[in-house]
Amino acid sequence: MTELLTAAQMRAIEQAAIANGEVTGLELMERAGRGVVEAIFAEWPELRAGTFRAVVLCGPGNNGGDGFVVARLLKEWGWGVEVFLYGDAEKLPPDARVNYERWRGMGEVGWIRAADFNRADVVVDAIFGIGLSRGFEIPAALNHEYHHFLRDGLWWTGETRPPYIVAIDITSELDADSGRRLETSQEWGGEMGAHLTVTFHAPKVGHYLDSAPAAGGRLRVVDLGIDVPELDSWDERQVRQRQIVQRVERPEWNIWGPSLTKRNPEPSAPAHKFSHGHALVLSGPPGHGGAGRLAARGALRIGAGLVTVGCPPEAVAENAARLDAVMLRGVADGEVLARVLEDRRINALCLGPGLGMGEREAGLVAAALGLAECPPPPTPPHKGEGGRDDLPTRGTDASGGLPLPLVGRGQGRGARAVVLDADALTMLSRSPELFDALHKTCVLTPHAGEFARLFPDIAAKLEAPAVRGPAYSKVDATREAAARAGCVVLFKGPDTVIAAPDGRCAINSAHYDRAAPWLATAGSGDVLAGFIAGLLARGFAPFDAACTAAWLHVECARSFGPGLIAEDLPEELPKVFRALGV
Ligand SMILES: NC(=O)C1=CN([C@@H]2O[C@H](COP(=O)(O)OP(=O)(O)OC[C@H]3O[C@@H](n4cnc5c(N)ncnc54)[C@H](O)[C@@H]3O)[C@@H](O)[C@H]2O)[C@@H](O)CC1
Ligand SMILES: [K+]
Repeated sequence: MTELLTAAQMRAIEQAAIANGEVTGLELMERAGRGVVEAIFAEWPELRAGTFRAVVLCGPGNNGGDGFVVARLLKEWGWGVEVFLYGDAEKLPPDARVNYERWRGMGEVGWIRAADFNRADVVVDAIFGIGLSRGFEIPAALNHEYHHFLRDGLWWTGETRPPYIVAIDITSELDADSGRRLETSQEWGGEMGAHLTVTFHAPKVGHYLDSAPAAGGRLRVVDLGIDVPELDSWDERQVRQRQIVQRVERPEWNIWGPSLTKRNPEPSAPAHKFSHGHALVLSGPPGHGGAGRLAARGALRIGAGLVTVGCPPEAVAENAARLDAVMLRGVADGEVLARVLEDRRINALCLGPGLGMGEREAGLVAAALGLAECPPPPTPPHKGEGGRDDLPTRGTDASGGLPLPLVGRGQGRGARAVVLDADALTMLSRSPELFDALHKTCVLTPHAGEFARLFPDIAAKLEAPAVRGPAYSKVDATREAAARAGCVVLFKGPDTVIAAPDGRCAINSAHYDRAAPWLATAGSGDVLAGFIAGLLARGFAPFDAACTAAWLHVECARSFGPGLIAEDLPEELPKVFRALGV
């Protein structure tokens, strides 16, 4: 995983490096400007040779300072360069002022409203970086053509091709922590953006959230050569884990944690299907079983040893006709589920996809969360049992027919791992009793609408206009939701955020080189819920299961490509696993 930084964290790293004498602010600015020029040439190698024209828009702070460095270096490279300033040269901070003066030795600085992009090959946006604290009125010069350059040159009135736009650190309108545009009262709502964003040391959290990925084009990170000291103690590392936001990446397996490879957990004993867990997916009435079957298929493909669909007895025939490797049993209501769960080998549940929201389903959620009591075994066989299932009705659990222990927030023996998605989330939002029963081995997987139903006050904060930076972000919202729910929350989207109640947080991005817009297809969320349940069954901790499943979900979509439908996602997993060397 890569650590993403907030603006404050980046500033602290920079200031520590300056304070300990490792580097000066001026040298950092020089490295930053040089890095931007190298990134431009790496992105468009044809610009390396020949004479081109750049327009550099500098702002009132150190982002503007970087812009002056870029202007000087491009001019030294032989380019024609014009520089325009937004702000007052007299008020530039010291390092930016030095670079302003250096540039003034080579060329003019115009007023930003006079900027003219005609015949420009590259426009450099160095107006604001991580220091943007409130919205700014986009100068009229940027008003008309600028944002259309980004739309394939639409409305471009210049004589040659429209210029490439390069944002230094981040597109100037955007808040670096939330990726949101900071609003102004300006009536014309132009949208700045870039073909290439060049940031420093590490990506910022905001690069992966909200408007930033679509606005920023491609993202390159320039190494400033700053050494960040390793944390010595385990405690310090734990604290840091809770403060930073990570970007989910290709999973790295270690010998201690569970692996995607089906390893024998006890080297001396033979492995069998129960070694890899048993996931139970509860599904809905006849005609609504597709979503549950998709989730089940996902859980099985990702490696759960056994997967069972638990459906209403009247849906057994339909499901039996559609399932082979996935097992099936009738689960009429919460009482039946409580008894089924006496079998402690069933270690992960998935509720929500196509479940429905009636009395039966509310009872199932209650039982899954340990709220339902297990009735004495019925004779003759209970009304809800049926289907084909090789599991004993009664588990070997010592509790026998006694009520299952009431499981509070992560307490009690055997609080099962439970994924709650779709209809189950809506039921949680309607029932404080169910919500209060969530515990630390639960995973909630809301999309934006479900999130707003579950956490209306948090969603309202996220939807309120972003006026000041740092603005309230999807990361803030998901962390707050996870702390309130007492469990892992995976807030879906192309910028999926996963947070644990202890503050750990990660973003699984389907942007930049991982963009897979075809993943927005009916049933894809059901498969994700199944992936998580399957990994939970395999013994993954809830946060790791959610991050790994989300990453694999996008990877399956990328591997399959356009034309993908939800059924393809589980079937693509073997190919993805092979590519990973699993
Ligand atoms: N932090 C680092 O490690 C480095 C930072 N560098 C550059 O420095 C940038 C940060 O510089 P600054 O902290 O000076 O911040 P910016 O240059 O982003 O913003 C300048 C200042 O403008 C003011 N401001 C904020 N919003 C405004 C608005 N709407 N209207 C008018 N003024 C507004 C603020 O006082 C802010 O500090 C980075 O984005 C990066 O480009 C690089 O030079 C090298 C290393
Ligand atoms: K910028």
